[in-house]
Amino acid sequence: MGYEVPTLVQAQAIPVVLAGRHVLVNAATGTGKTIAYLAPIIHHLQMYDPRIDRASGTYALVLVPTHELCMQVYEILQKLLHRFHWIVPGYVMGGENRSKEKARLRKGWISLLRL
Ligand SMILES: Nc1ncnc2c1ncn2[C@@H]1O[C@H](COP(=O)(O)OP(=O)(O)OP(=O)(O)O)[C@@H](O)[C@H]1O
Repeated sequence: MGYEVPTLVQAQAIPVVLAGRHVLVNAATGTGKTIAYLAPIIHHLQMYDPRIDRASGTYALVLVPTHELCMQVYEILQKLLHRFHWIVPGYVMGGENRSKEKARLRKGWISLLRL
C-alpha cells in the first residue's frame, strides 16, 4: 500500500500481536488501528506451508459494529491482500441471501461479520 513507516499504534501493537498475546487497543480514529490487527492476521496466514486452500474454510474472523465500518475494513483488507491472492476475504452483513452468506463464510479465510 506504499506505507513506509508504521503509525505509533501499529508500532506498539503489531509486535505484541505477533508474539501471540492478547491486545486491547484504544486510540483515536484515523490512527491506523485497522492495519494494526489486519497485518498480523495476514502475516500469520501467508506463512502456512502447504498453503491453505479454498476448501479450508474460515481462518480469521473480524467483528465490526456497523455496515460502513465493515465495508471500510473490507476495502483495506482487499488492498493488503493484493500480493496474497490465495488468501480470500469475505464479509457477512445479514439481510442477504443466506446461501450466498454461507458460501462466503465457507471460502473466506478472513471473514468480516457485522454484529
Ligand atoms: N503506516 C501508515 N502510514 C501511512 N498511512 C497509514 C498507515 N496506516 C494507516 N494509514 C492510513 O491512515 C488512515 C487511517 O487508518 P485506519 O482507518 O486504519 O485508522 P483507524 O484507527 O482504524 O480508524 P477508525 O477508528 O476510524 O476505524 C487510512 O487512510 C490509512 O490508509
